[in-house]
Amino acid sequence: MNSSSSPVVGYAPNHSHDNSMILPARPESLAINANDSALIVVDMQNAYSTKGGYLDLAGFDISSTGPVIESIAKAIKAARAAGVQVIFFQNGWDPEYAEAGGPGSPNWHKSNAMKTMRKNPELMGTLLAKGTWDYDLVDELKPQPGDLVVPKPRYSGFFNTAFDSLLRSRGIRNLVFTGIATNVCVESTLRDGFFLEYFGVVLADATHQAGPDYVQQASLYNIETFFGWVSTVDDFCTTLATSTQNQGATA
Ligand SMILES: NC(=O)N/C=C\C(=O)O
Repeated sequence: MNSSSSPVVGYAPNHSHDNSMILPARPESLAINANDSALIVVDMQNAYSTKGGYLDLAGFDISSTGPVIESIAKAIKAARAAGVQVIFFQNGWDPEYAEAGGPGSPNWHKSNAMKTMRKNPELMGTLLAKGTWDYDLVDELKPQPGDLVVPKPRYSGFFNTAFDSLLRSRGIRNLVFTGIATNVCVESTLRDGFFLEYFGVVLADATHQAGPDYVQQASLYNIETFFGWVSTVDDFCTTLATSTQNQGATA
């Protein structure tokens, strides 16, 4: 990402200058610190990226999620090495789907997982239900000690979860997003974060949309233009690695 002429913004770009790193991003680069940032891994469950999972069964194209998983693994490795908090979201409900809401909930009507199961009753209890393969995080992206896992019952990770408290108690102000789907849970969570004064940046090549390619572009446009910033996995990894080296050199 070319950021040479781009200005720098951030939670406090001048406040903690000594340790701050500059993450190249559009439309501006972001000043971040390892200890006020978190890498957010949104819903990297079999449901969203594996053949035979919910999105696949509901008719969404998940054939190009493999490279996204690899990119997320790279970002996670760089974050852990730099001491950036890694937070996994896991989307879904209890096996009886009480948490999905009944007919009185818009979620019950709009959730394509619920719709798919209503259409195919033999699938009932298998999609996005806690304890199932579909709900599990993919094998390639498993949490390690020190990472946080936040279950969530709706598209936004801020809704009915401990996410905001976990962030605020750790002084985290910058949210670096990866995961699936860019246009649904990633964007919903980034938008809610915006309203709560979090700086949200998406690593575009570590995300994938639910729907046609143009919704990925639309979502990234929305984020870059209205709600946050857009960067890449390479820029994130290089920024963290350079900062870690510099700190080693001055220690
Ligand atoms: N993780 C997501 O973005 N989910 C999108 C759709 C759904 O959960 O039905």
